[in-house]
Amino acid sequence: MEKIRVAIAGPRGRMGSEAVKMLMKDETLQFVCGVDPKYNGEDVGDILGLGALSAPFVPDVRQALETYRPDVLVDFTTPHVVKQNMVTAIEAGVRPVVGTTGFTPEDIEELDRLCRTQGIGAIIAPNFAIGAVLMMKFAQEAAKYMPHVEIIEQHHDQKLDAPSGTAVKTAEMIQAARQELRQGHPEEKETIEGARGGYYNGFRIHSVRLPGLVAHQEVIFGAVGQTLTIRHDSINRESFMPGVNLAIKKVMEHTGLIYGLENIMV
Ligand SMILES: NC(=O)C1=CN([C@@H]2O[C@H](COP(=O)(O)OP(=O)(O)OC[C@H]3O[C@@H](n4cnc5c(N)ncnc54)[C@H](O)[C@@H]3O)[C@@H](O)[C@H]2O)C=CC1
Ligand SMILES: O=C(O)C1=N[C@H](C(=O)O)C[C@H](O)C1
Repeated sequence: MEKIRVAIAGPRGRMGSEAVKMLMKDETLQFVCGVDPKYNGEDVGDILGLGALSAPFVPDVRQALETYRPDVLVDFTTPHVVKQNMVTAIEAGVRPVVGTTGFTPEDIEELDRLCRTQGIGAIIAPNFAIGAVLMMKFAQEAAKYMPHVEIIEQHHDQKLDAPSGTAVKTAEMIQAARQELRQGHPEEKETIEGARGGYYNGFRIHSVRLPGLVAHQEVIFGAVGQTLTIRHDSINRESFMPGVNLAIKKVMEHTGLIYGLENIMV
């Protein structure tokens, strides 16, 4: 069986470097190059201290795709560059598997259209950890019966986007299931701006950023005389790798954009 050829955008980052290690452990996947503005031509493995991998750094996505002909581009970069990386990949016939966050619903629609025009697949998963996906699904179920809800997400203090992609996806899933409701006292007033968090279709999302945290989320439901808390913790970045591995394999069989790991979990 032919190996799936994989390029990684952002291989020196917290997630990208973990993804390189995951590819090294899977004999059905071949890491062909890393896209990064630095270290042009040097071996990714050497720079990451993993030993030579015969996979060089390339400074530009288009150049990487044309030269190393990957089947899949894994992207863990930044919200500023990820959409253009995806467009470049899809137009070149390369299937993106994307963990980078910060997409709008309009972006998702546009990228789905582009995938279908090109006849290839793409996956965007705001969270690749199985437990986080279950947390979102359980929260969606709970929202049918307990529509009063707030989301508190907690991340390391180097995170660029707030709220997290996971919190946005959780909010979208809750919104799809719960009855329409604007929560809280109609006359409530913030005496410190932002105290009540971000407003999303009638409920609130709160973002905590602290050193020492990795990726954590609580979804708290309230009803008369009771609360229900659904919580997930990623305590390291290995937690995301089985999901990334699955997505690389699934994207090869699909046409169109899949948004969320829950759509490919069996
Ligand atoms: N879907 C998921 O399960 C997860 C998603 N993430 C998301 O992944 C993204 C990356 O997170 P981290 O690895 O923690 O960030 P990081 O800051 O450690 O890594 C980002 C890397 O991208 C590189 N980069 C920046 N611009 C680039 C460009 N134009 N081309 C190529 N590389 C470029 C940087 O040099 C850096 O090495 C974030 O959006 C984060 O929210 C993070 C954890 C899990
Ligand atoms: O930046 C991170 O670290 C994470 N980003 C993703 C998000 O925004 O939800 C996934 C996970 O929470 C870690």
